Amino acid sequence: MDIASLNENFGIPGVLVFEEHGELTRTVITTPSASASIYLQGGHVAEWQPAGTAPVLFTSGNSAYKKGKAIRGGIPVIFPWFGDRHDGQPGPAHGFARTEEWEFGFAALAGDDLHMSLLLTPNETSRKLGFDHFRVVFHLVIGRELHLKLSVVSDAETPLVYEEAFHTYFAVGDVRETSVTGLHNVEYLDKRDGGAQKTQVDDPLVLTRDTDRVYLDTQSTCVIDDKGNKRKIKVAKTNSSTTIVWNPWTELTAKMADMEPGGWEGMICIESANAADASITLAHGEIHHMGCVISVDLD
Ligand SMILES: O=P(O)(O)OC[C@H]1O[C@H](O)[C@H](O)[C@@H](O)[C@@H]1O
Repeated sequence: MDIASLNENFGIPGVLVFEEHGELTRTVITTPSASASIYLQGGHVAEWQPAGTAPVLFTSGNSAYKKGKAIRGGIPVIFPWFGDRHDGQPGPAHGFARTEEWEFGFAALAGDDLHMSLLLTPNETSRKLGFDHFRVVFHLVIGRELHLKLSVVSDAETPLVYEEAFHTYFAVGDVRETSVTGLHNVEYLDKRDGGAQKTQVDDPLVLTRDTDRVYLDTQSTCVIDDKGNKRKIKVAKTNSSTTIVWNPWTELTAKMADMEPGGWEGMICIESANAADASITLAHGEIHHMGCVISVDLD
């Protein structure tokens, strides 16, 4: 659907407008409680800013807004595998959902909150990768809180096995002065140490170097103490057993064309997921929902 038709069908004057940005189509949302921008490619929330606080999501100033290229920052939706594909088949890192075009479902203003949905169904890319019988619905409520729900339905005759994540990049004043609670005593796979399994001892967690950890069997809420912005960001999740913590720090950042040199200082990824030992298996007709609610308390 072109921009004019999207605006005609789903636009809400003064609240929700579709526009082009780079090669991509996005919807820009302004309500009394928040502003946001969401791209149809990837169903990607790039910005969310509740009224009265700084932007909550980090988006790299060097991000490419190109077809087939994931935006660096915001909330990439990861499906149907996390990281490298591990069933021996070829496929892009973190699956195809973050780089495919999603269909706009609906949008409606309820009070000060904007409710909307996006839909991903099989296409040529997914079929080539062996995924032909699924539907993914992404429900969002954009307001003072950000509510995310990813619902996956299987239409496959054989079990649909997948991983999923809200790969959320949080904006922080300085990652070195940021701490995270909610992961104490949780076992994790340390991807910076060949995937060695370890236990989180420090509480709260403060990053001191490049970090890439897959925390296992945890449903806990994480709270990011963003001291630089004098606020606490709460990440509460449902039906999610995995939490990933990631920051590329200096060296890795230097290898990433879509990250500014100092970008790593102002971000931390706390990702709500079902990955590693917690992949989801759906029989024909089954549905699974993963949810996440992000909220901000000013100090
Ligand atoms: O560069 P990307 O494909 O977006 O991935 C960025 C990062 O995502 C996750 O946090 C993974 O655990 C990391 O291993 C990966 O480097």
